[in-house]
Amino acid sequence: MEFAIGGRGPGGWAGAFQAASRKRRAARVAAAVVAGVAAVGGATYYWTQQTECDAESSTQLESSVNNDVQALIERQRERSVALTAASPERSLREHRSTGASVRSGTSRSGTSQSAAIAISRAPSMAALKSIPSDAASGRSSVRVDRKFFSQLWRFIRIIVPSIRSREFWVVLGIGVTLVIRTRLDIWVSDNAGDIVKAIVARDREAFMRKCVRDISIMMFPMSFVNNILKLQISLLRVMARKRLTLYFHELYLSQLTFYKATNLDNRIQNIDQLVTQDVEKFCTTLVNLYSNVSKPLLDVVLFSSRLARSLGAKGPAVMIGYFILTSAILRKLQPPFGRLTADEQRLEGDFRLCHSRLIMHAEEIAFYGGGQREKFFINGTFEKLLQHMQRIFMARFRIGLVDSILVKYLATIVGYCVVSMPIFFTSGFVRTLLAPLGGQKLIDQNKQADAEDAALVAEMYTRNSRLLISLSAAIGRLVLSGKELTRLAGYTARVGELDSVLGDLRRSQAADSHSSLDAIAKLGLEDVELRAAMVPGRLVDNVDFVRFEHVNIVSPDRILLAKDLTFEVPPGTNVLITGPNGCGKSSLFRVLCGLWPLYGGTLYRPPRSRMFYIPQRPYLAIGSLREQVIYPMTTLEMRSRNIRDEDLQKLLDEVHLGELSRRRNGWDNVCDWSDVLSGGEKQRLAMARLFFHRPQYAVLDECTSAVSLDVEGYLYTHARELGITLITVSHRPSLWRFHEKLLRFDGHGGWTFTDIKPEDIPQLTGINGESVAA
Ligand SMILES: Nc1ncnc2c1ncn2[C@@H]1O[C@H](COP(=O)(O)OP(=O)(O)OP(=O)(O)O)[C@@H](O)[C@H]1O
Repeated sequence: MEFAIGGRGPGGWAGAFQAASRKRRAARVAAAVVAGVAAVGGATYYWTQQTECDAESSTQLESSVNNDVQALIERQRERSVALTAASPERSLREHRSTGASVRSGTSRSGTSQSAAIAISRAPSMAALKSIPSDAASGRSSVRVDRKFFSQLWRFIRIIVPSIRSREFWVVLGIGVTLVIRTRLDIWVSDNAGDIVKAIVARDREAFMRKCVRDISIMMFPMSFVNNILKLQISLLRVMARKRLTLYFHELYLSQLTFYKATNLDNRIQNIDQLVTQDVEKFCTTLVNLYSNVSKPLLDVVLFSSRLARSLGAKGPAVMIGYFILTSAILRKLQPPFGRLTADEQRLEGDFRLCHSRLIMHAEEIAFYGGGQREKFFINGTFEKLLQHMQRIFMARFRIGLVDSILVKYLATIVGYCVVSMPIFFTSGFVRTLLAPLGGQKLIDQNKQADAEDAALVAEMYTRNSRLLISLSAAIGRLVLSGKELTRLAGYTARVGELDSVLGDLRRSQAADSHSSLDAIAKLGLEDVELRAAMVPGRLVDNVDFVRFEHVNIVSPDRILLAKDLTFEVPPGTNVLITGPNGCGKSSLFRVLCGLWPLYGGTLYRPPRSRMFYIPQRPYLAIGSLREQVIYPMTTLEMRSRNIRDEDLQKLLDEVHLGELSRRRNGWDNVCDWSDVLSGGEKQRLAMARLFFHRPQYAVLDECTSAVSLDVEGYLYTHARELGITLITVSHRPSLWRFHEKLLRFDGHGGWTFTDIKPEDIPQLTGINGESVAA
């Protein structure tokens, strides 16, 4: 006699019910309903998985546009100060238009011939700016290959540093919870079978026991396990992000890497985007993948062994074989999602950068009336991003069609066939065919069951079909997680790029002289002068004076800005530096402070802690008014040195800013100081900062250009009273009288270093033509 449980066609049902009694028919209907529900449940499960996956990716897209604007503004401001001081555009324009240009030089006292040479090759650690790299072009390959796994392993070791770390225990905890959850799932399948059996057998007592009592008891641990799993996954995500972000902060913010990464290296454009967004996405995808892969893996093992017990080992083997075939097909058809994801993140970064530039330069743009022009730029980058996203959606749509057919629907058909065929086809050829698949066992069980109890068949079928559907779901999820893996490859490539650039820069700091040699080795034979100029210099930073001895200043674009620079600034002797725009005045300070590599001879200077730099647009940090004056010292440090707010008030009074603390609600008031202070006020605040720190040497780069002449005079006199030796860059004739020496660049690589005699001091004339210099 044949069974037709689970068959959906009316013919199958008719055949099955012909010889059956009313009682048995009802029992079969119940069994079929349960099996149908299980099938629908399985299909719904697949559908939910797919939808969740899509919903998650769209949420990720949205959240990536959600910027930490404040942090960005601060970073952009900092960058803007550096770039304004450096005015790199001019150099880059020159450099690119000429390729290899030679600017004619002049002699210094007839001794040193100087030529400013620009070249356009030779990558080096010290001068990476002109390297066209894969990273810079954003076209490096992103695949699930050995490189990906080795990068991934490196980051996993950062996230989970040892088996004693908290992260390790959370990972382990998730594993244990997953095992418990799978055991509970199996219990649910068994229990469902028992309930069906009780219904079919009209056994009210068994039904009450299995359905009401057991589920009432088990719902507590089941609910606990589900939610603790979610909690553990969220915790692991946060922990991973914390570890990785702090690791990058350590690389990026130590020494001068943050300067070099944004000013001397063009391999990555949006470091802020990488550190804030991409790291977060990498961690989220990695943790999700861990739970999305380990659970189905466990499911496959446990469900297969459970199914093998009732269906024979070959039953689950057919299912697994089907999915291996499916995943091979999907792998062939899969678009390059890793590359697409990495590109998407890069375009997000460009879009974000346009907006942050608008915020940073809002006032200038408003004065120029450049709103429309900016809209054009911003819309352009946004349009590019949208087009790329649409490409991704279309690719997902196409592969989704194949996914659904292979992983959902065909898999369901195969699953039903595996469970049902021994029931429908119990003789002849099919029996022979199915025997090795474990079907014989089921056939025998069915026959026995038919003779004895239909309830047993219903129970067995319900349990097995649920288990098989769960097994299919698990393998299906494994197949689909291939897509997630390629997305992870995209994020890994982005984060890996950040890691390698920051690592390079850090190593280059540790071995600048090495990199200089490296750079020289790669210069062409015709670059004779540059070869000679780029010999690594020597730094002596424990003396009481500043002395340049045969130092060459070479820009990151390999332009020789000043050759054989030799002069001394003894304590108490102020030096004024002048020369045309772009001749290398600020670059001299960059070399002095160690931002640019030292070439040529020897540089003697006091330690960095005894030197102070004030740029034209002083940097104002996030924080209170007190923190502006004492920057980069902290309030805690200030208190520990017994410095009081009254002392700071005196400093503000000295720079004619005494009203500020009262006008701005005291010393603890936090606001965006860059916005609320005028240009002159900012410069005076920076002078108060200088007086607070009282360094031995101060480098002033056009830092009083916005203050009135009388205040400027007072500031310089007061600095001298405090014993601060000044090295000043300025075009203002009014400042000559506060300096003893003059370093003059001629704009062609030449320079002179002379005394400033009283007769050299330019006479200033007031509005009515009277002299105001003295
Ligand atoms: N980060 C950089 N990368 C490449 N070139 C740079 C960089 N910073 C500065 N330069 C180039 O080095 C040259 C000297 O710049 P520097 O800022 O020293 O000029 P400056 O004499 O201070 O000019 P100004 O009087 O206009 O402030 C310029 O041609 C500039 O374009």
